[in-house]
Amino acid sequence: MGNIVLFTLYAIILFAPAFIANPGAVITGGHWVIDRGKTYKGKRILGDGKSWSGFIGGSFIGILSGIIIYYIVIVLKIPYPDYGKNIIDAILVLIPMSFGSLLGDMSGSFIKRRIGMKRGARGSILDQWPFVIVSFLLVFIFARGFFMQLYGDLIPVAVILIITPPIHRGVNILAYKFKMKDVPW
Ligand SMILES: CC(C)=CCC/C(C)=C/CC/C(C)=C/CC/C(C)=C/COC[C@@H](COP(=O)(O)O)OC/C=C(\C)CC/C=C(\C)CC/C=C(\C)CCC=C(C)C
Ligand SMILES: Nc1ccn([C@@H]2O[C@H](COP(=O)(O)OP(=O)(O)OP(=O)(O)O)[C@@H](O)[C@H]2O)c(=O)n1
Ligand SMILES: [Mg+2]
Repeated sequence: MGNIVLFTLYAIILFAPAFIANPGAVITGGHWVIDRGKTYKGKRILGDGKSWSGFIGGSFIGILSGIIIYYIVIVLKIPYPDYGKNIIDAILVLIPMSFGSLLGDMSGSFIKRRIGMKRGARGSILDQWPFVIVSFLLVFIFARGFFMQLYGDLIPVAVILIITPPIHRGVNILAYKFKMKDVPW
């Protein structure tokens, strides 16, 4: 029993790069707006909040954090499957996980614009879930073996979906207090 709980916790921690990629985009973002101001049916496609520097920079920060986790697992001799048996395999998992996170963030913005919400408007679940869902989806598609080993029973996926909104809110409130974001969501 204890083992199942530990294993689930471990599977959740290995998903941290998807969480770190998002604030990574806040830090690196703001340059080269992706939709270049273009609109679709009178509304911005993505809006000024989605830039190439944030997309690429955030993804790289996510991948880097995953590489650090990869070596921590080796050093601590944790007896569960790591991202891969070598660093190349690990990076092939971390790429879909991190890029998926920001692709999901972008999908959320795309939906927000379609329903008429302005850049930075409070999207609640549209700010909180798409990055998790698309990240898992890309890992499922491009790193199926890793996905099945750790998330195959979907329990960690469900737990992550449940704990994401309060974590997301907590981190954003902190980022707002430290003046790293203009709004606390
Ligand atoms: C959970 C609480 C209350 C605190 C965590 C402590 C902590 C590490 C706080 C850091 C706070 C801080 C001041 C960060 C600065 C970085 C920054 C600029 C953050 C701005 O937030 C950006 C926000 C963008 O969201 P938006 O696109 O919708 O506007 O990013 C969203 C936030 C997240 C996705 C949560 C990120 C969480 C962390 C990095 C905390 C560490 C998380 C883990 C180790 C993951 C645990 C594993 C899983 C899978 C749950
Ligand atoms: N691909 C990305 C993602 C984020 N950011 C930066 O991170 C900030 C916060 O991200 P987010 O909350 O996702 O964007 P919002 O400005 O709130 O816009 P939206 O309403 O589209 O979510 C953005 O304003 C932007 O400066 C970026 O430059 N590029
Ligand atoms: Mg936002």
